[in-house]
Amino acid sequence: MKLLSQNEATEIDLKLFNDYKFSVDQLMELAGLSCAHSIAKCYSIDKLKNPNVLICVGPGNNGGDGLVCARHLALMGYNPVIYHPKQTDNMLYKNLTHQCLKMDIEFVENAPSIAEIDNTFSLVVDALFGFSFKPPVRPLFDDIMKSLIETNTPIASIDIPSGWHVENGPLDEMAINPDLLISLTAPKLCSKYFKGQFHYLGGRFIPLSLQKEYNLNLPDYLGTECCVKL
Ligand SMILES: NC(=O)C1=CN([C@@H]2O[C@H](COP(=O)(O)OP(=O)(O)OC[C@H]3O[C@@H](n4cnc5c(N)ncnc54)[C@H](O)[C@@H]3O)[C@@H](O)[C@H]2O)[C@@H](O)CC1
Ligand SMILES: [K+]
Repeated sequence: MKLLSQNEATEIDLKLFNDYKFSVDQLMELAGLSCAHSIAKCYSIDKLKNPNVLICVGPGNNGGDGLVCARHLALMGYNPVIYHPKQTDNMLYKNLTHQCLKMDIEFVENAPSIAEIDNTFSLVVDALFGFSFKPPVRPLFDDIMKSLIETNTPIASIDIPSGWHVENGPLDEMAINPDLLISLTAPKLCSKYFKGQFHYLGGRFIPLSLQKEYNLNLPDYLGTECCVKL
């Protein structure tokens, strides 16, 4: 399977929107849904110590995937709690946030400490940064990044382990080490450094012509599944 560079990921993204005329919220819904399904397959709710899942939401579309994922996890019986430090006036994010609030999903204001994460949550969803991330991490995210680096709670990263270089992977030993990576569309180059237990592919929305144009060579999704184990 092809591993995408940062430029290729951006190009495919732009083609989906400009040439194929998909809207952001259409693809985000499918991306976030496939993340929730991947999580449910790896961390079945009856095997967790509790259903509490911390969702760390960043300022871009990776964060949007996290908000959608939270909503679907709630529908599956998990108890998502959202930390979203940089909220904007963008209508898409306002609506995604509103949907979560109307579903009684809790938002926390401060970055949970390592102890808070380990005592309260069974899983952390890392939806901070995706394929547009350019290091180094800005100060607003220092506290949560530090907690994610040091926590013992398993982390499920959406698309890119946050803080990793999209192509070169973890930048030093102070990098997060997710247990599950859900690559969206196609895995990025950094996924070859992933050492966790589970690697899934989600975002089953790439038209065949675009798959061929970029030689994506994607694995077969089984039947109606929206994610596939790699
Ligand atoms: N075409 C696709 O493949 C799709 C991609 N989606 C998601 O969209 C993501 C890409 O979204 P975006 O391009 O909006 O970007 P990201 O979500 O990767 O991040 C960009 C945001 O992070 C900020 N940022 C960048 N570097 C930073 C740093 N060092 N410190 C702090 N903040 C930083 C930027 O200012 C921007 O607000 C993908 O990884 C994936 O999760 C899905 O929503 C739907 C479809
Ligand atoms: K991420």
